[in-house]
Amino acid sequence: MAQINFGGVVEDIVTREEFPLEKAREVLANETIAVIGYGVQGPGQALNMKDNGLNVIVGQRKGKTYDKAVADGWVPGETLFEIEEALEKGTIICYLLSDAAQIELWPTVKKYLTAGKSLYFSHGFGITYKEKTGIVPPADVDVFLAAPKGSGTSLRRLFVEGKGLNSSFAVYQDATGKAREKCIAMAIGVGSGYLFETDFYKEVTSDLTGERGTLMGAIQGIFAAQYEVLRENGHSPSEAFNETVEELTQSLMPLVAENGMDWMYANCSTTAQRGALDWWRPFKEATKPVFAQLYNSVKTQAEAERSITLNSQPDYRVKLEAELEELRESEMWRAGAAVRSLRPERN
Ligand SMILES: NC(=O)C1=CN([C@@H]2O[C@H](COP(=O)(O)OP(=O)(O)OC[C@H]3O[C@@H](n4cnc5c(N)ncnc54)[C@H](O)[C@@H]3O)[C@@H](O)[C@H]2O)C=CC1
Ligand SMILES: CC(=O)[C@](C)(O)C(=O)O
Ligand SMILES: [Mg+2]
Ligand SMILES: [Mg+2]
Repeated sequence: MAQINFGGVVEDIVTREEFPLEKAREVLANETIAVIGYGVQGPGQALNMKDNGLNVIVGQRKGKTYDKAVADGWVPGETLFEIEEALEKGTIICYLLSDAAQIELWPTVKKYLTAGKSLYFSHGFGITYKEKTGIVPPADVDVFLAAPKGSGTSLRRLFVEGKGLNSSFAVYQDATGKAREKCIAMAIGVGSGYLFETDFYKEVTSDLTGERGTLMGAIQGIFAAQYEVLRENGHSPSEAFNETVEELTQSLMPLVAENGMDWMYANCSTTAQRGALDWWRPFKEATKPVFAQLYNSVKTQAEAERSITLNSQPDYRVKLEAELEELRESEMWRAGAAVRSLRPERN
């Protein structure tokens, strides 16, 4: 482990230097890694592990995503199977169904978790909320997680570009004495950059907060609020969208990603810097109570309850799609579609 100072707090982290891919290959040499589910994380992790020289098979029920797996190069009967067949063949079971579907399939998965096998997650959800999910692994299997901090789509894209998303890792149950080593090897194998350690509770709590907060929920909320104020004051959709979203994603966020907030500020006008330095605190004060409310809703398991209840309904996909469509069809995002189509590189 490398000791890295994160803003004054020293943490142990694992880099690819200390745990190179060759070591991951050694640790996993005798394992058959069965990726169960081929939604968003499934393809990213399975393809990265395959390209990293690991022994990977995919288990997916027949349908559209099964066809996608075939199109991605998985071979039926050789590296692509029905879920139960993959569960039987796999020694490390990567449980990458949606969190709600994991509850439904658990009795089936459990049957195949014989002594010495490993159960791998990319989220602390199923285990942390075991009273709600019923996911209680047998005592003689290793249970661990590696959670890439980003979409499976980005995990694959960055890997192909020779880059990597960071991931957290955690061991919940070490039956063989090798769980930690296997966990880190898997986290490296799926194409992670550096790794930081956590536990299942902290992973799910921070993850649910982040995605409901700045990563997804809050960002849409703050975009919508500014866009509406601009429109209510007579600005055109293209002007409102450009000043709210397009400039952020195309120009300013890449600068933040590259070198931090002060660097982005420093590359804007002194007029902009003056205003931003004055206004960030009022925005923080206004939103902090909402973040506190959100964290509490995660902590009391209200978020988990809601997610399980709604995502377990038979028509949840249809309802989700309707809500996504509502976003897509809002004036702001329709304006966005027009703005994107005008990017010079799209011509
Ligand atoms: N989406 C992402 O990029 C991220 C997901 N995660 C975690 O990774 C895990 C997998 O999530 P996603 O890839 O988003 O899953 P997903 O929602 O894309 O679904 C994965 C697969 O589950 C299958 N499935 C759904 N219901 C089923 C059922 N009843 N029986 C059999 N198969 C069924 C679907 O065919 C699909 O292939 C979750 O624990 C999630 O929290 C973690 C980090 C990011
Ligand atoms: C992409 C990711 O890490 C999320 C937002 O937590 C998720 O998809 O659950
Ligand atoms: Mg998440
Ligand atoms: Mg996440």
